[in-house]
Amino acid sequence: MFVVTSEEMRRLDRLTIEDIGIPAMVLMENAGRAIAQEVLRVAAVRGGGDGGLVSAESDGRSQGVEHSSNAVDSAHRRECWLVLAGKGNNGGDGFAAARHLMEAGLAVDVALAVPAAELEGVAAAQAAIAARFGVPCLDASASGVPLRWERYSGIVDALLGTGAAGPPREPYAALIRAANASGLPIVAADIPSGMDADTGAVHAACIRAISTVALAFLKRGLVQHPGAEYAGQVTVAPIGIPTSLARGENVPVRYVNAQTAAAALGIDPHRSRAADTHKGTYGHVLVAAGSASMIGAGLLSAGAALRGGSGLVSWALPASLSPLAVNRPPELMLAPLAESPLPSHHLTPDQAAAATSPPRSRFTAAADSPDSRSSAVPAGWAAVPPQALAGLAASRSAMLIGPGLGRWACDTAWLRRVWEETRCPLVVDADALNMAAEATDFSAWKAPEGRPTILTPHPGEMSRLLGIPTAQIQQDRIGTAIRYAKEHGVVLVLKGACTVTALPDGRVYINGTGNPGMATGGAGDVLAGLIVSLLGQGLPAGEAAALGVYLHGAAGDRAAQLRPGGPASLLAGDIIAQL
Ligand SMILES: NC(=O)C1=CN([C@@H]2O[C@H](COP(=O)(O)OP(=O)(O)OC[C@H]3O[C@@H](n4cnc5c(N)ncnc54)[C@H](OP(=O)(O)O)[C@@H]3O)[C@@H](O)[C@H]2O)[C@@H](O)CC1
Ligand SMILES: Nc1ncnc2c1ncn2[C@@H]1O[C@H](COP(=O)(O)OP(=O)(O)O)[C@@H](O)[C@H]1O
Ligand SMILES: [K+]
Repeated sequence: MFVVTSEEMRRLDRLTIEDIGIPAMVLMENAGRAIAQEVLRVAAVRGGGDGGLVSAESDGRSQGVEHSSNAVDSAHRRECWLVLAGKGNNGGDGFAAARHLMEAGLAVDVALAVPAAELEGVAAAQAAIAARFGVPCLDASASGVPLRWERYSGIVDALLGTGAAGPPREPYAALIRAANASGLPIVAADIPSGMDADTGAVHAACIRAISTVALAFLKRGLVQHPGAEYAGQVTVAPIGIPTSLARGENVPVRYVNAQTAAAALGIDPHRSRAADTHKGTYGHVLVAAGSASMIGAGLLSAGAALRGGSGLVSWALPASLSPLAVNRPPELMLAPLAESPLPSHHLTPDQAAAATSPPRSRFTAAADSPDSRSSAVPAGWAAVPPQALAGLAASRSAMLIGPGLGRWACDTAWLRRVWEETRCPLVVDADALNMAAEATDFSAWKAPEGRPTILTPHPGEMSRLLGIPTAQIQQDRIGTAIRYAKEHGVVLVLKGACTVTALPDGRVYINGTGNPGMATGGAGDVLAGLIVSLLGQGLPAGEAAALGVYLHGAAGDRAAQLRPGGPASLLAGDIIAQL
């Protein structure tokens, strides 16, 4: 399923109208009908299943603000909806929806945010048709026009769509605030008015809908928070714009959920296996994760890699930590790495010089950790030669580095050596991302030619990588991920609700699975293990990352449903159990 920007939507609209020849009026007619259908669905759910239809004797007309309360009372024993319409084509959709609702037998009023004379083009034509149908139109263009909200059963928000720019002006803002305050269910046309269609950021006045009918395609803002939350339940209504047009125009962003995963990713999400295969068919991955105080991170990552379907999984650990791995799953192999007493000898001369400067990290391992910066005798990861790890990875189908690794002096230079010498596909997560974030010259790190690299930051780690506040990243997650992936030639998985997977070639997958129960320590370690498993099974890096994110969220959803305590009681290990 494609996800478009306002600009892309305008281009697709124009191509459909001008090149294919479907008149704008037809598109708007289809949009209006789809919005009306959603209102009928909402009314049916609220009204106990009769579609909210008024009695056959009713002419479907609302009594308008000017009518007596007695008449109003009788008309409003059943559904009566208010359509808030703006000046543009979103408003035109509203007029078309109002007419379809009246035709279906509901009572309906339109409240227009501009004087009717300001309507233009197809929106004006739809308003004229609605008027001839007898749809009452109230002038709400002057701020403070009293609308009697208590008269209505629900609201259609057709104030602003993809043509909106900046915060809603008056009287739009006042109408939005009053609509929200009314407590009535709101069905939004295309996007909730007040939401940025491209980023999902919301203005101070923004419609809080129970459902949104996205016209033709999802808009980016509908699949990013907070916009996704303001939109409520989103359905996509075909209005005549062909999907092939989006493909032809190379719309780069796709939405991945249970219905769309196979088509969006171009692979079988269930990964059915050919009969004549063996464990060698499914890769041997290396998981470099865990330390004295965070051994669980290694267990979770490696455990997820096993459940992800890898033929073999090896867990790389400093040899001195091997006893901590004694309770690992029996299927998990251990790859102990010898520790050297002279860690700086593992660095190139340049790296050793850089390493003499004090670390800038805010992240120090626990004091009891053998790889703590405060440790006098180098041990743990600090004492593992980076080239030894890279050498071990050479015969593996993919490597994950980072979860629970801890931090130590000169670790950025250590990671650089791993980064530059690891030839197999690489997933970089957690502490390894924080090490990279402290490099002053990260852009100059040279990965071996052609090696796929996947970075899996949560917004905090992304903020460190970019040196900008987390809030700024969250305001435009898709844009941020696209720019980073292109600039650094990596697959970038920006985690969180509606995780964004951006590929270096500009393609993007937005994830539709997962739940807030997954905001629990170790859930990211599970994801990283799952992704490296898929990568090691030979999937292209972008698809391995996006499929991993999708399967991880789906497992989290199943796990949350199974927990008697609900999502809040979810543990990272529960996600592995559902993979
Ligand atoms: N053929 C098609 O294209 C189809 C389009 N479709 C529908 O059209 C929608 C896009 O329509 P659109 O482009 O007319 O823009 P839309 O969002 O209705 O409003 C823009 C108007 O509002 C105004 N305005 C802007 N910012 C504002 C603000 N902050 N605060 C207040 N006012 C503001 C601005 O006016 P002005 O700035 O000139 O006053 C402008 O006139 C799309 O989402 C879909 O629903 C479907 O029917 C399918 C066919
Ligand atoms: N509200 C949410 N909705 C969907 N997924 C979420 C939500 N919160 C967290 N997750 C997912 O859970 C994982 C948490 O990862 P991360 O923050 O790295 O945890 P940790 O570092 O503790 O392992 C990510 O995959 C993230 O996308
Ligand atoms: K709207």
